Amino acid sequence: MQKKTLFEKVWDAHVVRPETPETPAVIYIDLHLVHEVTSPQAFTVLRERGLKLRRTDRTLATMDHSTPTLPRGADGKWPFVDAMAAAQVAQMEKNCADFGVELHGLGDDAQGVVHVFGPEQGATQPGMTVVCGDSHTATHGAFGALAFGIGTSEVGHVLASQCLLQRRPKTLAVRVDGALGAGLSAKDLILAIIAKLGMGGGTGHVIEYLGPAIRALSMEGRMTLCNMSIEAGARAGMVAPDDVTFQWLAGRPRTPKGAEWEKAVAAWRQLPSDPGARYDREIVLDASALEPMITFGTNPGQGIAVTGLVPDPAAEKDAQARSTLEAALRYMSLTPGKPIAGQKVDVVFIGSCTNGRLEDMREAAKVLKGRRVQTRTLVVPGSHAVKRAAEAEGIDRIVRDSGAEWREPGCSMCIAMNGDRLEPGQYCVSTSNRNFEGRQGPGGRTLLASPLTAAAAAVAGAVADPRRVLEGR
Ligand SMILES: CC(C)[C@H](C(=O)O)[C@@H](O)C(=O)O
Ligand code: SF4
Repeated sequence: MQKKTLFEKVWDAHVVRPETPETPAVIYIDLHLVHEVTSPQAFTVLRERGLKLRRTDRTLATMDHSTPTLPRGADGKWPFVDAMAAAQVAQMEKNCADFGVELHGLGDDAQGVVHVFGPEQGATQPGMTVVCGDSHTATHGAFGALAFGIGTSEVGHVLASQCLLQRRPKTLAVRVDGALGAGLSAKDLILAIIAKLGMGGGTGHVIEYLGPAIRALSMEGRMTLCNMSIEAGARAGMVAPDDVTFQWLAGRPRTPKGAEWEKAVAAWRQLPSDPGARYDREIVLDASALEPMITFGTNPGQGIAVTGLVPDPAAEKDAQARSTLEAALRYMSLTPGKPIAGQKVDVVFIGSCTNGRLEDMREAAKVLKGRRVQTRTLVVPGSHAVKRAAEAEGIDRIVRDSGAEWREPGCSMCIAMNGDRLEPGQYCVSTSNRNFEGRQGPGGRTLLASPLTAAAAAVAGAVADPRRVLEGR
């Protein structure tokens, strides 16, 4: 029998019509997640063409990008940043009501960043195809699902037909041996992987993460890892499901129950790649050799160890790479050859679909406990479920006692669409996934890092090695 990878098993099970040289494959979609930014035009097209939503039971919506992270006012009104944000949210409510989509919007106790929300509802399950009009849909691959970000016109296709046109991607195995050291997490690992692959290194591929360092990760860690696959240019990222996955999913609102659950788990156990299955490409890393990572530049591939030096363009032989690096350092106003540690920081943001889960809140609290922040610090849980669980552990108190802000769930300062944003020139250590120019507000400068490293920067007022901060050195 042909040996198959995890990707091939999921892909093959969902092909409605195979691709030809002229036409992409038609793929069946098991779960379509919807948010307020990329869906309005798609619903408009449905209305214009008199189309119905094909499968309301496979469509699930929330709101996250334009939602305020400050609580509802005493007058019952939400503190939207502007009329456009308010209109987007109102439109989403109308679209979901008109087309029969289950919406967990503002004020709903399940609302959250779509990639935090989907998994915690148990909507994302192993072996599924998952899409959303959002590039970080890759997150759901942590469950052994094949999860693609799609564009708005494709959102319309899926709403109307529950199918998607796709060319079959290639496969890239990223094997991580060894074990992560103390003070390191999945975020450090993925920043190191992207630094190695480069921003376009995964283009056209679906990455499967494997090896002992991946098996050792929690589901939260696996989601962080898969989330940023797109930042290496990959179509998707996947981790084969195992007992960690099944335990995390058991009992969630949308997972099967009783005998159905047993049946589902038995099927999911067949998903991991067959021994000896072939990938189009393969790279290997040693987790034991890694240090906490931070980005210094304006793309997520420009990462270095927090103990390292800002790279010198003069050392770069390739002219194109040299000018990219020069432009990044100019925007970031960083000096080549200087240690990144000690760089002054104005704002710290802990949250997003990369690092806005309970484990991330716990990591941040580890550093903030009993310390005072020296910068403006926003801690934004990824969903109401995360917020409630963190508050049950007293994390909100630790955050507030440190002088940091404990906010309502949403994308917040990851993308600065809701009013949470940097001032021009400010430096922000952020646990999000993108550091493009102006991403967190025009002129803002983003340094991507883990929750531990971000919290360490908050208490030090500068880029700092979290291991030293935790040890009090
Ligand atoms: C707004 C949305 C389309 C966008 C995405 O696709 O990822 C956003 O979530 C982001 O992180 O940049
Ligand atoms: S948290 Fe950031 S990366 Fe994630 S969906 Fe929102 S804007 Fe995109």
